[in-house]
Amino acid sequence: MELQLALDLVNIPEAKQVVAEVAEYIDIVEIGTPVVINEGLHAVKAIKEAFPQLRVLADLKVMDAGGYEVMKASEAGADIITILGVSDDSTIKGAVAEAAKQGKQVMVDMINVKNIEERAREIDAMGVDYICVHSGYDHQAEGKNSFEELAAIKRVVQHAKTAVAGGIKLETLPEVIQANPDLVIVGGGITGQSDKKAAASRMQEMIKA
Ligand SMILES: O=C(CO)[C@H](O)[C@H](O)COP(=O)(O)O
Repeated sequence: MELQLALDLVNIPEAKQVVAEVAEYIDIVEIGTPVVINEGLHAVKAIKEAFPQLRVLADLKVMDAGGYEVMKASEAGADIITILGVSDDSTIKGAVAEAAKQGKQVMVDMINVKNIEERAREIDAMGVDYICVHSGYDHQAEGKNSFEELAAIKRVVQHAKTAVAGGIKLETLPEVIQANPDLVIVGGGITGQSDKKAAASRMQEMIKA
């Protein structure tokens, strides 16, 4: 099981500062959608250059033109790029083909997918690298999480790695670990703590135990 740090509410200098604090405890650093919107793919490039030992995920949440978007993010240094599960099959297949060409990986974000088991089965067959269940900020505000969805995709996914994101904190981490995803994605559960290093270290300890 691996740990991904999601950076959403920072600019590039702040992102570098947070990653420097917790780099030894994380496997992947995510440049979150708000950061890409505010800073562009320069943020991906800056973090990859500063921390070449970490895999960098560009959370583009691509909905169209999968091949083109994967190509641009790859050029910026992203190792993994996110595509939405609700997008057309051709978008996901285009992303997978371009990622293979570039030696990169595709994560499909299942945010707002209704028929989660059926869609996860279809997407798994398209050769994606990760399938991620995700309660976004708006769902989190309604008190939702994706823990049941994680169990649902675990039942049907045979090839891709499974991931879970959305409001995971130290207190809820044991429940997540019990469901045994390949990747746990944490944003505010680390970045919102006054001692980020201690939070990341404790989470890594629990995940690797
Ligand atoms: O993609 C995102 C929001 O759309 C976030 O990166 C993801 O939800 C993880 O952050 P947090 O742990 O703070 O929910």
